Amino acid sequence: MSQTAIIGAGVMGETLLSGLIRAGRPAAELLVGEKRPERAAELIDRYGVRVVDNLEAARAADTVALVVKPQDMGAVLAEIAGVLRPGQLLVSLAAGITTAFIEEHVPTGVAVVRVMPNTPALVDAGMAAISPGSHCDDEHLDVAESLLSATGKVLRVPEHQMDAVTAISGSGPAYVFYVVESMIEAGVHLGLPRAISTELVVQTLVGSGKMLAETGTHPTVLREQVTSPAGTTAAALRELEVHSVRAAFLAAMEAARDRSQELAGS
Ligand SMILES: NC(=O)C1=CN([C@@H]2O[C@H](COP(=O)(O)OP(=O)(O)OC[C@H]3O[C@@H](n4cnc5c(N)ncnc54)[C@H](O)[C@@H]3O)[C@@H](O)[C@H]2O)C=CC1
Ligand SMILES: O=C(O)[C@@H]1CCC=N1
Repeated sequence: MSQTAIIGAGVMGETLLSGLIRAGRPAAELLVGEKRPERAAELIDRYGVRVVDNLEAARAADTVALVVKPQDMGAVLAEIAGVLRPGQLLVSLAAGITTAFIEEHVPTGVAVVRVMPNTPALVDAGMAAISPGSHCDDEHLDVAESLLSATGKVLRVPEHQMDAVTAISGSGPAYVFYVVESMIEAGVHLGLPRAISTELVVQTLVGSGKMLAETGTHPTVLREQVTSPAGTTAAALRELEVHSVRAAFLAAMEAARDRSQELAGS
């Protein structure tokens, strides 16, 4: 029986865990390391998984997913390094943390894959990017890919692109939810009941996302199809340009990329 351990079962750890269970992975093949007892109890209750200490999880599993905050990664690696063995696979989902950092803290020959997932994995619509470390063969990369493909799409990218990926798809759902919140509030300002405004915005987002994914048409073309000459959309888009929304997105994502780079040193 091939065991997978998840160390750190907060938002993203639970997303990975629940995805594997939905995909048919027996709970008996999964181990969780989680330091908050009340959170551990919740996961045992919800998924019937075994929650054990990090050392036992790291010792027993062939694949260990590290899903703690970047700032906690050094401590977790120091704790488990002594029981890790060459050939074992560590899959890190932490923003900013490089494969080189992890490799420095574990025995030589332990394979490391860096992953940047996102929360839509909770509804099997995730977008994850993966990059191999230096002791990682194709088989390790396939194992990491199969962990993530249980809950959505997976792309393989060179590690130097990971901070940009983090800024775009890792943090991306938050920007989309922010836009949704802003549009709902605008609808309320325009006099719509909140429930109506919410339904209008959410379905508009779902429909637009579906058009992008299913037609493969460039977003510029899709936007132009909505924009009648001297019409309502043109009036709205002019305001977005006046308020530099495009420049704001660029600055925001540069800030996220820079923060990911800073976290590498945590
Ligand atoms: N939340 C998100 O949308 C995304 C998060 N990530 C990455 O996933 C990682 C986790 O993020 P979240 O789940 O949002 O954080 P979180 O704070 O919800 O979860 C972290 C969990 O790790 C546990 N933990 C901390 N130290 C531990 C230790 N020594 N042993 C065992 N458990 C320990 C905490 O109790 C907590 O439950 C981060 O590195 C983050 O960069 C990556 C992509 C998206
Ligand atoms: O905000 C963060 O640092 C994490 C990484 C990507 C999404 N959430």
